[in-house]
Amino acid sequence: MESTMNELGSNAASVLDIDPKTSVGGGVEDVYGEDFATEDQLITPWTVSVASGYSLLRDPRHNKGLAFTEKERDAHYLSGLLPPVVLSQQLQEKKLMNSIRQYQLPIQKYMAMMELEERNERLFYKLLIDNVEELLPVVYTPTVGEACQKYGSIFRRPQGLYISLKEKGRVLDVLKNWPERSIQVIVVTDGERILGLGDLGCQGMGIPVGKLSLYTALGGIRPSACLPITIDVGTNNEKLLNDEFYIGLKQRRATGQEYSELLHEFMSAVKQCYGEKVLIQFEDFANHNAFELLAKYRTSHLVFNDDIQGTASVVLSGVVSALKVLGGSLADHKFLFLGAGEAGTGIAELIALEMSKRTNTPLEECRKRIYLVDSKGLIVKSRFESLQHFKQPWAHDHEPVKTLLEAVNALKPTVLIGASGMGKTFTKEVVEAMSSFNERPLIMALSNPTSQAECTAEEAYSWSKGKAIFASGSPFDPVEYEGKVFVPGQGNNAYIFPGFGLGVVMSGAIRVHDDMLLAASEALAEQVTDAEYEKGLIYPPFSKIRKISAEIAAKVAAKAYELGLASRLPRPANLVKYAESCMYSPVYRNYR
Ligand SMILES: NC(=O)C1=CN([C@@H]2O[C@H](COP(=O)(O)OP(=O)(O)OC[C@H]3O[C@@H](n4cnc5c(N)ncnc54)[C@H](OP(=O)(O)O)[C@@H]3O)[C@@H](O)[C@H]2O)C=CC1
Ligand SMILES: CC(=O)C(=O)O
Ligand SMILES: [Mg+2]
Repeated sequence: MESTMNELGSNAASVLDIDPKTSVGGGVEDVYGEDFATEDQLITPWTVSVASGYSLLRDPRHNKGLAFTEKERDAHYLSGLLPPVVLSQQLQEKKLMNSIRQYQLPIQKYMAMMELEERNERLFYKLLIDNVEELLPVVYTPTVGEACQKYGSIFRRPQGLYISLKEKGRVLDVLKNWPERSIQVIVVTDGERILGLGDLGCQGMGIPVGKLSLYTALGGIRPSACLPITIDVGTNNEKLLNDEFYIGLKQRRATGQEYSELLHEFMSAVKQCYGEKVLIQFEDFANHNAFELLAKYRTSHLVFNDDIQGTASVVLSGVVSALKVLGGSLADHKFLFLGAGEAGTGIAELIALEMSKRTNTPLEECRKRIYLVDSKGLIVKSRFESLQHFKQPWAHDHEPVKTLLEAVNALKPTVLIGASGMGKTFTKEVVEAMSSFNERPLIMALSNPTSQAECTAEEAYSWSKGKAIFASGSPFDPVEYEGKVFVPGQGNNAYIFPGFGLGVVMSGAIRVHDDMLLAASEALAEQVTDAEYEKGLIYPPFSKIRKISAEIAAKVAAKAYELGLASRLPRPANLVKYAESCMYSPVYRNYR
């Protein structure tokens, strides 16, 4: 067989009409075309070896530190390389949590967690899964924002793949340098809109790394199947350009054709390297690129924009869940947004879509229940011509209104949603106005990190005199107001994307459809219990997230099967059980 291939030469694969990347001759995938390559073609000389001894201790995927048993120490040449004691994983976890809790600064906790991930991957995930409510703010918002701002100074080891303009023309080769071959989820950013912190260039890498650690901890995707990528096209952040420790290209951002050519090369290379079924999550792109990339690739690739679609799904879920407390149906409510970018218009569109489906009313009619304010004021018809395309559907017949407070007073919304990236914009007057004409105003201050939140939980509860139902993008502690404890919910796409991704991966979905986002949203809303509503919550606690993710994955997968988008056949009978069975567990394995 091999000699026949050699005789056929470099065109062997195409002559035989075989895709060298996906063919499974001898049961082995020739992912990088090594078997088919001729002498004049270049390949990457990957080797696979069994780690032992010192290198086993330095391999984060297999290292167990002091938890290696006596038998393993003997069998794997570890004797003498570790002190005599053997600890259980539970005890290691207890010790590490004690030490993390001693750090005063969140960034120190972040660095301790990153060090742990580099040293012992399973222990890192064990900590994160078992202590999710405590550690989520460390590896994710708000601390990840600070980490990105300081990424150059705290950088120790690369954690993902960097693709810069320097690699234009050879992006495929760069992808092939990544050591893992069975990639299922990529989170990619170009660093232009990191949380509400603006352009952090190459230092945005903290975001794909953080999001993917949640894919594993919250959604059960294997760490080896996750690939964080930062595309470095420069930065317009002067501070970074002048920072001697900046890790990225020191040039202003490439735009236009140069930008889209690199992105296109990247999108094509991903498909070539990992096939059709790798989920590409766009994260924290600026809106002028985010909408365009999603529109351009949603029909040819398995893509998902977390800021537009994931956020929409989680907020719709919170609103639907809040209806139990607010009363009325979705269409009975009036929505006002501060911020009309990716998050704002993405959420608005999904709410309108759900309203339209529930009431059998045209989408355009449903949009009329939803108003948005941007940096220039209320989006109204008279501004139509000057509006970016994603704002135009929201240009309603209304007189111009300059400020949020005026818009609140003029429109009397029942729901106020902040996605402006601008902290302190839900002022006392705004919250008081919302509470003056609503028995229970729903107020969501979604901007991240905490410094950018439109208002704090304390402000929402005290200014509304305990009337507000409140959720925020970054976590806030419970608030005691006039003897009652209010527990604020976290309206963050972290509830959705891990389970959503699991559903996509386990069903072998080939495209993302809006109905799959609606399914995820519904699955999340169903998880809130009466006891949680009692506390003022509209989202279930993150401590239940693995169960929630399995439910979301099952509903998303079911929708993919229903729509004919799932390629994993036959369809498992019990999708929740199947989702659970697919989930990565961080418990140590025994080595022979
Ligand atoms: N909780 C969650 O899960 C998520 C939260 N977010 C957060 O939402 C925020 C926005 O993200 P995104 O939508 O992607 O950003 P965009 O840049 O796409 O949109 C920001 C919007 O806010 C408007 N805006 C900015 N400042 C003001 C102001 N002072 N008054 C009124 N409007 C203002 C902008 O107006 P203009 O268009 O005129 O410039 C724009 O419409 C970020 O902080 C991000 O962290 C995002 C995704 C998920
Ligand atoms: C949560 C998130 O995706 C953001 O703030 O951008
Ligand atoms: Mg984001």
